[in-house]
Amino acid sequence: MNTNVIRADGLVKSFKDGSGRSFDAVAGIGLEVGPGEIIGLLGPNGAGKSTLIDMVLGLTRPTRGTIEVFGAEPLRSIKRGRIGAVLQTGGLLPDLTVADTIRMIAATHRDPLPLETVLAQADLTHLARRRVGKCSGGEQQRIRFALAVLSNPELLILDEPTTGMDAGARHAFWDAMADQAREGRTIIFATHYIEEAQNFARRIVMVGRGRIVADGPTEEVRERASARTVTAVLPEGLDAAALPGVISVGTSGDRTTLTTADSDALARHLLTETAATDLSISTGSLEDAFLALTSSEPAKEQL
Ligand SMILES: Nc1ncnc2c1ncn2[C@@H]1O[C@H](COP(=O)(O)OP(=O)(O)OP(=O)(O)O)[C@@H](O)[C@H]1O
Repeated sequence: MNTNVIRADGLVKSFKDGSGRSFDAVAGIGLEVGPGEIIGLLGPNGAGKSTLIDMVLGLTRPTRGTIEVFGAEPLRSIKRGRIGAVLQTGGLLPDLTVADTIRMIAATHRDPLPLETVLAQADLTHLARRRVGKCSGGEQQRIRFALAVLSNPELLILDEPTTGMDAGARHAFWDAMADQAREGRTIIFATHYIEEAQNFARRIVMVGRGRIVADGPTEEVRERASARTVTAVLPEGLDAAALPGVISVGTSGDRTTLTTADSDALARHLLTETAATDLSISTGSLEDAFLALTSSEPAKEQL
């Protein structure tokens, strides 16, 4: 029996760029997501996160490859109310009240949750009678979130859900999401805020240029990638980029920072074969890992 919530295989989505040339916004993604997983989808602007999410939601069809959600075509699972989504854009009618907005969309669902439950889950009870147009950006995001949970979905997909929220609102939002997770929902969220992924996701899927560059438990991704940063003072004239296994090179003052797939081998080489000094192997942050993994094309092949 297929117990995957999502199963994507060889997924490709091509678009035409400004000059009419075809390029792959999603360039061959394979992904399996099990029930109850909380996944942070990380990647720089244009990495392909939204395109991937659109395919999971059946909003766009893959150019190649297959995608199933709950063992069926995405649209079938959507129609059954098994998927809820908070997207970056999404029309809200400014003249309706918050409660009327939720009632209106509830009428399109076969078996929606009660209004009070949804208002409470999105922390909107006190705003029920306010017009949507008078709500702040963060409050409007919570309305979108309320609409996403109306059908009591097993899978929640959120594309940069906290955009436009201040720190306090973001905190409250993630508290609400933690409640959702405790109910056993599978949650996938795309974010630019690495801290959010680190705090809330149990698994990180990092996307760079349409491909998955890292995928694993949050701590593992952080450790695996951050252990690869070697910093040293290099002798003049040494071509850092040509050192064995180097993925990317950065400099700060007289120190050179090297990212590599094998920090031990690189450190050994620097100490035995070159006149490098002051060498350190850092235990960096998820942000370091993110930058190292998404900034360099060869990184994909080395993972
Ligand atoms: N309908 C489209 N037609 C042409 N190009 C597109 C289309 N949709 C997306 N793209 C391009 O595909 C690439 C991936 O875009 P996508 O929105 O999936 O990235 P993203 O990782 O979600 O970025 P962001 O973090 O900025 O939202 C970008 O270069 C984007 O310009």
